[in-house]
Amino acid sequence: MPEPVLEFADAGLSFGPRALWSGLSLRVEPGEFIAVLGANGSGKTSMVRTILGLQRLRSGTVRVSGRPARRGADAIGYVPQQRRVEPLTPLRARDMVGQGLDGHRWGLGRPADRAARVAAALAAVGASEFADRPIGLLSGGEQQRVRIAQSLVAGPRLLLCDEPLLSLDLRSQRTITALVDRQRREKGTAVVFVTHEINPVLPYVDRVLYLARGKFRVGTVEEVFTSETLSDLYGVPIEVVNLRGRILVAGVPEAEHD
Ligand SMILES: Nc1ncnc2c1ncn2[C@@H]1O[C@H](COP(=O)(O)OP(=O)(O)OP(=O)(O)O)[C@@H](O)[C@H]1O
Repeated sequence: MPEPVLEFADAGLSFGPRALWSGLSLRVEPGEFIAVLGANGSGKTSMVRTILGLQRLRSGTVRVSGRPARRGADAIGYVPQQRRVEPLTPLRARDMVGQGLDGHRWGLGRPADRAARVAAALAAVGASEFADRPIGLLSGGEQQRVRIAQSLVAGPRLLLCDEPLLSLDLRSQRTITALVDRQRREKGTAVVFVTHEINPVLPYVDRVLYLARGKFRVGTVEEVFTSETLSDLYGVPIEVVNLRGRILVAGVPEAEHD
């Protein structure tokens, strides 16, 4: 078996007396696409922060490419959860992608190499056309393509995306998910993709990690998205219906404290 790109072993996270989740063991292989779902407050972003070395686990371990998670790891590309960039932000799309090389061994390379890598990353996400426009003047979907280019420019083994589809229209959602899928197929990058909605990623997902009420389930979409499994996780009756290839879920509490 190849070395896992990401590995949680009996991991737990709490804030004060409140346990977000515990007993999490998960191996993510090269090229695997994992979707992370759960209600607001279930600990999805906090999990991403443990992988980035920004948040300590309460118990167990998390390793990236065989090493304990730490800040600034070269192996990780990260698309943070964020809103649109302010219209007056003077940064060009190209500069924003270049920031993805700062702090990496490529960041100190020859300027010509650096420019070539940035141009290649912009081309890979179809953003060359607006590379020299100020980032704040781009549409939400265009900005998100640029963020993906920034996260991929240093050639990570693991791509962490925290709600990258928020406030994007259906067409842009499809573009972004297809780009991420291509990256893992062509480059073997493992993908951990936090999302509120399973449907936009359904064609690509290998496994789902579903967090709720301090518990979790890991499995294929077919294993996790059943009325029985989700009702058990949430402790209330939940109805899951598969309607012409779309998954509809009724009865999920909006947030952990509901
Ligand atoms: N540093 C911290 N100290 C104390 N509590 C925290 C800290 N970070 C997060 N929390 C709490 O942990 C819980 C989980 O937060 P987190 O942002 O991980 O949830 P989430 O699943 O990503 O939610 P959302 O879907 O709303 O983004 C929340 O109740 C949050 O207030």
